[in-house]
Amino acid sequence: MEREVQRVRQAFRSGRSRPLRFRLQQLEALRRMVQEREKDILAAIGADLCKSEFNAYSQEVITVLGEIDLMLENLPEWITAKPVKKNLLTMLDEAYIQPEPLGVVLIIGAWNYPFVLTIQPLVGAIAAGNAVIIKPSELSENTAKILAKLLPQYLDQDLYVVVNGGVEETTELLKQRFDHILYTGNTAVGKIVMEAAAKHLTPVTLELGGKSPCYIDKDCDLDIVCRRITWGKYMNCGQTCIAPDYILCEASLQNQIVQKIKETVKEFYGENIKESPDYERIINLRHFKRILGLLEGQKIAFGGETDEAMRYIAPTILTDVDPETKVMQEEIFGPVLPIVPVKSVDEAINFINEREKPLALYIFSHNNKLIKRMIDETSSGGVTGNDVIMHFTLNSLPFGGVGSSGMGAYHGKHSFDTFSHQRPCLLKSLKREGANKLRYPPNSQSKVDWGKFFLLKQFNKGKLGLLLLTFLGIVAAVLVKAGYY
Ligand SMILES: NC(=O)C1=CN([C@@H]2O[C@H](COP(=O)(O)OP(=O)(O)OC[C@H]3O[C@@H](n4cnc5c(N)ncnc54)[C@H](O)[C@@H]3O)[C@@H](O)[C@H]2O)C=CC1
Ligand SMILES: CCCCCCCCCC(=O)O
Repeated sequence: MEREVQRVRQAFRSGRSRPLRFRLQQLEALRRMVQEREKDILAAIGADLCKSEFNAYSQEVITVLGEIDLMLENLPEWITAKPVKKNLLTMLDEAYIQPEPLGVVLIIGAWNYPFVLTIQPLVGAIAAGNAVIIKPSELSENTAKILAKLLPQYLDQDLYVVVNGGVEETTELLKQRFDHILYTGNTAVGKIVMEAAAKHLTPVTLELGGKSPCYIDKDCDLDIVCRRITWGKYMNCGQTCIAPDYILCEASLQNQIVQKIKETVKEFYGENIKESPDYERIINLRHFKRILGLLEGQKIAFGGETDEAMRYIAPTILTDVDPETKVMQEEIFGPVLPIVPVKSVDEAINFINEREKPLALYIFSHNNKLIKRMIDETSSGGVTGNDVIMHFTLNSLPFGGVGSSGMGAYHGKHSFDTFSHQRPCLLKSLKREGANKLRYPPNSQSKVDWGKFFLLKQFNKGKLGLLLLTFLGIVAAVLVKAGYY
């Protein structure tokens, strides 16, 4: 592993990942890979999660293609140095921020959307000029294999390297020194990643999970609310990190919600859900059994059917759920939707605030003020009002968690920033040494007064002050230029 990382670092040191032209070429090659090998990619995702081609394309491939297009369009502008405001001491100098690549980035992907969660960060890392080691999840083994096969056929083979394997390989990888690690997965492993990164002072972006609450206000149009929730909860068989994990609403709404979700499930997946090409399966037996364990002792208001041989769990709703039970203690990551009754919006806000900060928060209400109030009085990685999941799809919004749901963010320009160092540059002239007397010893009251004037803008009060400051600035600049001071 050490040699592998060394090889990638050598390639980074060659400098070839840095020029704009090279980055654009690699991104175009990646786009070509997705387009030319679309069938293979969709088949791999399908084999891992029993997902239809349509779903694999719309849930994963579209996002990747959109991200590449966004980079290709904006990269020339993003990589240029951005001049910054100057003060009186630096007014004749050049001051700007120059984004620079971090170096060798490690991307550790998760299995639930095995293509997009691995390739979308890769797009950002390439755009920012880095070399990358990609570690797909071993649980989605078909996608892991196809990535290891295809990426070297399209991308620079020394700069962008896929390492496949399980916990042992990831543990070995994490011993190596990286310049940034982006990890997607569960919170427990997130802590392992951060601990390993700390040994090298490597910065991390942790895309973790959590229990994302979904509050439904009374007087909502429940037909629409339940349609949107059904889509986001049962998509990918509930194995979505930003799926609504549970519902908070007044007890009186429960039966209607169950009824309407039941109708929508029938509309979406037909009478025989098992036969629906749009309904996926649980990734493996361990997760299947874990989810079944969450149902113990619960009141199943809808669903609950399972088939171990197929790792099938039907869309399920639990009502009157006690917050102290297991299903409310851990992220569900499956097609089980508990409803926890609350008496008021205040109680819902308290409920959310008493728990770990979630990755997403969903609020359904006609009342925009209530939505804004909930946003103000809670915290979560992201929010969608009157819908679910959709904030993920808007790449102008940073995607990431807060608190135990993660740290840092990516998507679009935010990915570029995550994988770049914003390097502050101040370019001075070797002339005008007179002005520097101000900061050289011996110090004096008059130097301090001039320092206050130059740096604290003490005269910058109101229009008159501004005028005076401008005037004095011009005088100072002339004096400096003439070498009088
Ligand atoms: N915030 C986000 O964007 C997302 C978060 N998630 C979260 O991920 C979780 C599900 O994924 P997991 O089952 O964790 O995926 P996983 O089991 O595929 O693990 C993720 C990665 O961690 C590595 N890994 C696993 N155990 C390790 C260990 N002991 N030491 C070092 N590396 C290890 C794996 O090789 C894999 O590449 C959920 O909590 C979900 O909410 C999932 C998708 C997106
Ligand atoms: C148009 C819908 C696209 C939905 C894609 C959702 C991917 C979420 C990945 C995750 O965070 O687990």
